[in-house]
Amino acid sequence: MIKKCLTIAGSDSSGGAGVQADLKTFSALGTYGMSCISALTAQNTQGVDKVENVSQAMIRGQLAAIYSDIVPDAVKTGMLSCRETVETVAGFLESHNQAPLVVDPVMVATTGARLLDEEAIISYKERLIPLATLVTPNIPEAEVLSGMAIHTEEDMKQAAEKIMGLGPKAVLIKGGHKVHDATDFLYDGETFHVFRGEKIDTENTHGTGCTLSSALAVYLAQGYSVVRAAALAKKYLTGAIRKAAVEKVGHGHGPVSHFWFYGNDWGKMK
Ligand SMILES: Nc1ncnc2c1ncn2[C@@H]1O[C@H](COP(=O)(O)OP(=O)(O)O)[C@@H](O)[C@H]1O
Ligand SMILES: Cc1ncc(COP(=O)(O)OP(=O)(O)O)c(N)n1
Repeated sequence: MIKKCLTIAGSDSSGGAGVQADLKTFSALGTYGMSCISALTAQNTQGVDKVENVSQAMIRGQLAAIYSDIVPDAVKTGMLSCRETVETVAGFLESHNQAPLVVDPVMVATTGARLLDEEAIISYKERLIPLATLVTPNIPEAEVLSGMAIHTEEDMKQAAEKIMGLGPKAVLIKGGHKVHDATDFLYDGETFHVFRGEKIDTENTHGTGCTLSSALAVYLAQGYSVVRAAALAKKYLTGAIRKAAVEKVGHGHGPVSHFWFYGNDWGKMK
């Protein structure tokens, strides 16, 4: 039976990040995608112009409508925008969700715009991250969550240990903000798993974090372990960045391209 994945995230009007990137990833990887939209953004590849939060009643309404009919096999959260929304989503998932949960603690867009209020961080730490199967901060987000500066791979590991203290089952610190490579570190409380990645020379990286966390949700829905899901999701994302490097959309940070995967031999990805 087809696997069903849910994204709880913000809308990106230009289609490169947020709910739009998540649904493209779910489809490209052969799952049925559903969405609960937490905020609207007016943005493009050059920046974010406006953000409008969706009401808490509407967020609860979307989640209730989904769960009363279609039970997700995996869930991911992306931009949640404000403290109330983090609390609403955590409260709903606590009582309704039994599927693997990927928490991408989106705080700031590549273009520099804030996508999360400062006061929401405490709710992430106390309410949402403890529910996560996997939390996927980039380096600046890992610095906020761990309370330490990250300069080296050793720092990434130490920060992962501190974030594990918040209660998730595993932490993946993404290395896309490093200058020389794009190596990610996964810590499951026992072992550090290193996913080495070459840094592809392109400015077209809009939606990398969203795409990675959605691909992780897909592979967890399909029953892979967190470690295997991380390896497969990175492979999918790397293909999407490579394709974006030669297929620019927009005038700024172009979106990653999901088309690279269509027509690929599914079996070869595993
Ligand atoms: N230029 C790049 N080349 C290859 N991989 C990249 C590049 N930029 C980001 N990545 C990868 O994309 C994923 C998202 O990383 P990152 O950019 O750190 O997160 P975010 O999009 O949340 O800021 C990670 O797996 C990272 O290693
Ligand atoms: C609506 C919305 N959600 C998330 C982001 C950030 O996307 P992400 O993939 O984490 O990173 P960049 O695209 O900023 O590299 C967004 N811009 N909009």
